[in-house]
Amino acid sequence: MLVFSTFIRPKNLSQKMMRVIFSIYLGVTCLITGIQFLTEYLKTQDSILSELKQLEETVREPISSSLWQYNQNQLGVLVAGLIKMPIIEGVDIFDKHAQTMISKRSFTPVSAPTSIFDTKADLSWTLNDQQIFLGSLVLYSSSEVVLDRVLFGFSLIAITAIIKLSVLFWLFIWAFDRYLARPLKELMSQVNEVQLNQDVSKRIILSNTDSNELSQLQNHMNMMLSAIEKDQQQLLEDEQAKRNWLEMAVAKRTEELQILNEKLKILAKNDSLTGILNRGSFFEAAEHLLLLSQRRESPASFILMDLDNFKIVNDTFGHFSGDKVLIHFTHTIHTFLRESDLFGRLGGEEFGIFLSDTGIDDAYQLADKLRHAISNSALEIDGETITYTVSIGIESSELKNISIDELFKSADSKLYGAKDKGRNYVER
Ligand SMILES: Nc1nc2c(ncn2[C@@H]2O[C@H](COP(=O)(O)OP(=O)(O)OP(=O)(O)O)[C@@H](O)[C@H]2O)c(=O)[nH]1
Repeated sequence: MLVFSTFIRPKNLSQKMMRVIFSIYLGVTCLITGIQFLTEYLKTQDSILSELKQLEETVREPISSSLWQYNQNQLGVLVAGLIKMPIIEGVDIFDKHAQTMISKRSFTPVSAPTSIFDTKADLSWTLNDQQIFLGSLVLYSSSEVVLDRVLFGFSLIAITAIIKLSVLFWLFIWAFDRYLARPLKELMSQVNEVQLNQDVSKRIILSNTDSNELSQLQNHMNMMLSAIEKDQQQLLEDEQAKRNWLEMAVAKRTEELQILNEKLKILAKNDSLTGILNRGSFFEAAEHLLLLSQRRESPASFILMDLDNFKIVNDTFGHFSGDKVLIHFTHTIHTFLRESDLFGRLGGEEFGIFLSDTGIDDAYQLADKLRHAISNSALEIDGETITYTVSIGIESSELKNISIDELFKSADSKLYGAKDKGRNYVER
């Protein structure tokens, strides 16, 4: 049933091909069988005609004799015998004037056969070597008689054709399934698998390894998959190369930005001329250190320094030389400071030092050392020797809960005191 429904409604190409080929074969078989049947029919009709002729030959003599002798009984018996013969469907006897003398049929008008054929023979009597024409005898036979004869032969032809057709039908199905439908199904399912998994590294492998169009198709598809895989690989490599380049570019730019950032931070925190902390960052850090010292209950000291008569230095040697003096001053001071000491430029020629864990005495000692070092130093600029001095004011937090601003203000007033005392002086 499944085979027949497949035949009527084919689902795939192989089933369609099977239907076309089978239909052609069925048509050709029917045509050949039809021709065979027609030939057989005509042959049988000829043979019946010749049998009728032989019969005519046989019965002509007794019928002629009966006619000559006007022996109606014998004539009737002869006609009755003839009509009973299987190949005879009718007998007509005409007199010499073509008038019907006897007309017998083995069928009724209702059951008349489709086609009737006949043989005709003259009836005569020989008297004194003279032929005397008595009438004619017509014997009829029909298509039904022929069909009765050919039926057996035709049945054989039909049965043979049906057997051949059935065997070939199943052979077609088997062959198409084995050589086309199954490999195509296998091919389709493997292509589907590749498509579903998006895996072009897979290859199509058919279980039937015969070299044919399907194996060529398999090879072509595998070549196509290899090309796609190569392209994909190339794309991935290109993508990876681009990503690497991008990452490197981003990393380089990030590094540049970090360096720039660091520079900006330094610029924001440090004085551009001397490189030491500027006023803002100095006070920020100093405030923090002061709080830490107070938490530890440890003293901290603020040393405020202002170069003496710096205006004169500028006016005498020029602003550029004044800058050199400021740089020289910071370098000289630096040599006396510890890593933990804060040093910053608070204004034009005003500088501050914040000393953690340092009481007023130690701060004073250091400040005086600084004053002394500056007053004893000299710098050469364009063949000119420049000497300068610094006045210093000191204030210490000791154990008082003092703020950085108060500490600075106090140191500042001490500085004014030092200036008042003639400069190049440390006031505590
Ligand atoms: N070369 C140079 N000079 C500066 C800079 N900042 C401030 N000055 C100068 O420092 C001088 C400070 O002068 P004043 O405030 O009168 O103080 P002074 O001359 O040092 O006198 P006293 O402080 O009273 O001893 C001014 O002439 C400013 O122009 C700087 O960065 N470079």
